Amino acid sequence: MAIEQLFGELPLHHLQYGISKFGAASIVLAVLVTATLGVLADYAYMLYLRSKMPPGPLPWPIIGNTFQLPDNKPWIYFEELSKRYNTPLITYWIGRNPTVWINDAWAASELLDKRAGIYCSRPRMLVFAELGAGQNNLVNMITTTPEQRDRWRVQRKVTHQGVGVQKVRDYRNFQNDESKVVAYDLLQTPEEYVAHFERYATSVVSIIGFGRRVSDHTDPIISEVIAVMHRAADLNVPGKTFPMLLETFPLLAKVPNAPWKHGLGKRGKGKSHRGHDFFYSLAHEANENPGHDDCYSKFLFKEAPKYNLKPQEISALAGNLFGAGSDTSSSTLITAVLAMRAFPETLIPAWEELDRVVGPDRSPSFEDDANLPYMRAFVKEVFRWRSVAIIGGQPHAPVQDDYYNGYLIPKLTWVQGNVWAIHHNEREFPEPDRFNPRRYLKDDPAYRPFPGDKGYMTFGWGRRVCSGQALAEQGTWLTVARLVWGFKIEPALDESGKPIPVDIFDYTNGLNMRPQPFKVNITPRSDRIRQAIVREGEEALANLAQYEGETKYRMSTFYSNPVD
Ligand code: HEM
Repeated sequence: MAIEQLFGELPLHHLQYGISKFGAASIVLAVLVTATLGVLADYAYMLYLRSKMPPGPLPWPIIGNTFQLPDNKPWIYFEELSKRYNTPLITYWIGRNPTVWINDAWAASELLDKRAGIYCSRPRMLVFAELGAGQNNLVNMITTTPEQRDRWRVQRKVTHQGVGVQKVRDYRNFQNDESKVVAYDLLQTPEEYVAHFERYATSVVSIIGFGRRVSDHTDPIISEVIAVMHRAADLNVPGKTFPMLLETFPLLAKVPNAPWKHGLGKRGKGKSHRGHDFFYSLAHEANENPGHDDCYSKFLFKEAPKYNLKPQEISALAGNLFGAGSDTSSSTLITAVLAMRAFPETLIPAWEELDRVVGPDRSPSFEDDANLPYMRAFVKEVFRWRSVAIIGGQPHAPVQDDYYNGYLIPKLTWVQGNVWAIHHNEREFPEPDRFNPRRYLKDDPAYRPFPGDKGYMTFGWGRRVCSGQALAEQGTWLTVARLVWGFKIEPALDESGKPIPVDIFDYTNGLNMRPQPFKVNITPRSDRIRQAIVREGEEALANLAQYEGETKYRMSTFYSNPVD
């Protein structure tokens, strides 16, 4: 920060005066000596901090460990480091910035859940937050001062009023209907299962937020929002290429119109973030539309005076439904299909249970949950096996210096929960890459203790735990249970009739990960089941007709302008 200020505030006329008085060579020498001393002092401080913090590889001056990062999936590398140093917490330097990676469930629970009051902030995130939606978005909010904390509480409260545990019960009917439409669509175009899941997830949050369903998977809101979310998801994975390299060299972010800033949301001083304009327009449009008085956009505009909500906050609160809720939920469903294809033996007990409790003439509903313990375990295992938010979303940061096992974690350090490592620990999850729902059944030999009552850390921790968790768990249970009940998931065949293999490690590289495209054969389990899916699908479409509608806004209109 000090260096940035120095460069930002160095007036040119001082330099000209210096050159005329002392000569250019002396000035260059003085600058070099000062810079070297500055770097040495800074490095000495880095090494001093390092001696107090959890172990990790030796950082270089200025660049830290940035260039030791692997090109892909750094969470696997951090898991290896944690094993190498035999410690749950490791320190890894991104430039001059130490980041603490938690690789163990018990340490994560101790710090992020039990000490939630300390680890409730986000750190300074240059690329994702400062060059993105900034402090108007709950996801990014730093909470070190009482004022910041009050504002964050307001946003959290307003979010809970939209998607909190109590509220999402009201959404069960249309969520269930949209899930029935997924099964119906799968009968017709099973090869487009990814598109059906994306439509479903986007439609559910669109009804909640804007009172408008997304009926067609070619609706640009799906492709556009999900593409932007994939791009955003790349912006929080530590990296040694731009734009993430800006976290190592924050000074470069000050260069106006620099090519390395292209594609980021922020549009220069005094201008708004492009996502802001889009989501605000959508929310405003929904507020003006007649009907659906209970949609979240109308709630936001109504409550705006009470909570003093700025337009940017309304935009972020409405936009988070799409941003946080569409890609994550659909990616989880794609993972479920991969698990079902790769581990078909896990479907047999599920079918036995579903046939006994539900039968072929209707699909499972929420009321069946208590009678389907294996199905519940199955969905938990989907959340654990390949958790979509593989590094636990955005980093947490302590609001004061803290200690763990004698190691210092300085105030506002990036603290990232490595969900990959946590869910991959043999101690809690024997044979972790095996999809095995039985590990969630208490009397099974594969069952192991795990902190908390859920058995997974897929939705984060403490005061920053995912605001949409109840909605996501409810929808995932419904849709996965319906998929398992209704369909056989079998290998797709190539032209010569041979089964096409799938790779359970072939995932994307973002903060939110999903399987790379794979082929699979999805067919109804029986004709009676097929008939039930058709009947329920048509009923669901009739129920959902009330949410049909158009928006005049396209995200591409807001994002096609060059970054300025
Ligand atoms: C399978 C689906 C989802 C997964 C796996 C997921 C996961 C996460 C994770 C790991 C975090 C960070 C938690 C932390 O920092 O400790 C998070 C934050 C958040 N999620 Fe989700 N999420 C999902 C769906 C949703 C949905 C449907 C919504 C809203 C409709 C939502 C809204 C949010 C918000 C607003 C935050 C920021 C909370 C804060 O910083 O205070 N998420 N989510």
